[in-house]
Amino acid sequence: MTTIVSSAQDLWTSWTLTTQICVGVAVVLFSIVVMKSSRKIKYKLPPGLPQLPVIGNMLDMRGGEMHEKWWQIAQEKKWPIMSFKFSSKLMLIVSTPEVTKEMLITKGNVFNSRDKDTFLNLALRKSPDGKSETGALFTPHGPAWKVTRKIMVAGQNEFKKNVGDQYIVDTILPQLYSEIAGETSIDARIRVAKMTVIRILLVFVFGPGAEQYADQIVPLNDDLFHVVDTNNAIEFFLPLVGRQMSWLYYKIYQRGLVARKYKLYDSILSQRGIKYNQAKQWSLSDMVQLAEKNGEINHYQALQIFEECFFGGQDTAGGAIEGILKMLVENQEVLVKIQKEMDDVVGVGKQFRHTDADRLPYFQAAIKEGLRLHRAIPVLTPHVAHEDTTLGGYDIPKDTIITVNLWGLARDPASFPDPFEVKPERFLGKDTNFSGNDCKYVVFGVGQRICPGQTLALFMVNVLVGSLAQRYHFELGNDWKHKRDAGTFFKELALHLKLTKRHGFQ
Ligand code: HEM
Repeated sequence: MTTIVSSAQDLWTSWTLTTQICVGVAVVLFSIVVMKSSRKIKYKLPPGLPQLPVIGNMLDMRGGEMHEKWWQIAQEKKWPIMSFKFSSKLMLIVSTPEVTKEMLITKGNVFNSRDKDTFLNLALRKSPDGKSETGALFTPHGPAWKVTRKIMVAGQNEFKKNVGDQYIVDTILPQLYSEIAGETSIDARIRVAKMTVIRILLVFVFGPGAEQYADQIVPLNDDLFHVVDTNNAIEFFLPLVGRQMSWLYYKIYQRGLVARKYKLYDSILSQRGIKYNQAKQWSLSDMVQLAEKNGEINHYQALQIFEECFFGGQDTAGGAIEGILKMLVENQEVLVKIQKEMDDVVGVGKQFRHTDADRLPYFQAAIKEGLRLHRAIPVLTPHVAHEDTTLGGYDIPKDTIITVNLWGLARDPASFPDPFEVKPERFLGKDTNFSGNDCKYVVFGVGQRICPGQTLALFMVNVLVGSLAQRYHFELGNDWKHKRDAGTFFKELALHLKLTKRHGFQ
């Protein structure tokens, strides 16, 4: 009996102990759930389409370019800002000028940072030894970002003043003309958008004569864009293996491509030598080396400034130039009007110079229309807020990734009536500038992160489009077909053109 009672007591004691443990665990779990859900309801996030487990909104992207789908959804639902989930990754997309202005100007001090975690951001902002921040493009807000931007921006005005126009007209353009002289149909992407743009960037970065390295830079850049494209896809579509793959790519990128590019930049520098204060031989590398000597930046930062000029400048400016040439060949009346204006103002057979653009209002309007329709970057490089904030009446948690649909803003009928039609006249007599303070016409971004390459980019677009339009009559090349192609920047098949020299040009 005693045994039975004591076993019963044991049983009771052990049962209560088990119950106590279970109840304890349940209370802890319940508190976690309550804490989590209270954390969730704390934020009133922007609206979005229903999300499926694991894949989020990925099915909503079927059947079109991502920025086109986003624009369609924003228009249908009338959402100035919306949530979108790539698998587990939340992204907010802004689609009106008003909210863009709030984000980039009114709250520009808050939304001025970048996501730290993506492959691209890791690979492009860290020194190969992983110890310091290097560039501007993907670098979060901080001293490294500030100093890099400052040097890049200052460099461009110096370039235009000291080397730009003269050397491009005397050396770079004749090189292009002689290369295409014997060709019946030219590949505008290779000849103009890549090779000529990189030659100009090389002259900007390392000075006159450096254009000879274009053959080496272009394939390295192409490899880099390929790595970036693949990795973006992996990160968005396979989030579970994304981080490991990113790490792998990071190693390949850092050990392979970056090492080769940095080695090339060092070798160009050593061949060129340092020529301070020699206006004719001016190059960005002089400013960069001076900053390094003064201790403002380290050597990795110096190399990364060069890298970002080629990475940030090649396919953006090249894509815009190729797009505008395509607009001209498909809208011959615009091309003819540009040519007439140039003949009248610059003179038949007299080389157009970028300073002439001030006297060519129709040409300027056509360039603006071209950049409206053919920007190479359809959405703003993603920003993050570095503290909890609000936007458009919604809560934005710290570090949430947020972008602006620039492609959509450029096709907003409220800002641009008949947005899909090519009408340079819409810009005539209007003071539409590229800083876009009303955030309706945004090509280079707005506010603190605005593209530091804007001056150089507009210089290249004006000089290359203006010189080709003045000199040649364009037709579509025989082997060019409208067809989609993969790629971060160039989504269409490379443009092929048949160029016939106009009367009066050698
Ligand atoms: C037509 C040509 C170009 C277009 C349309 C363009 C557009 C843009 C845009 C939209 C941004 C993002 C702004 C933001 O995040 O708020 C940007 C950033 C940037 N661009 Fe450009 N860009 C062009 C050419 C260039 C060139 C030629 C260079 C270098 C020489 C360059 C270097 C950069 C850099 C370093 C950033 C990052 C700035 C930062 O995060 O602070 N870009 N660009």
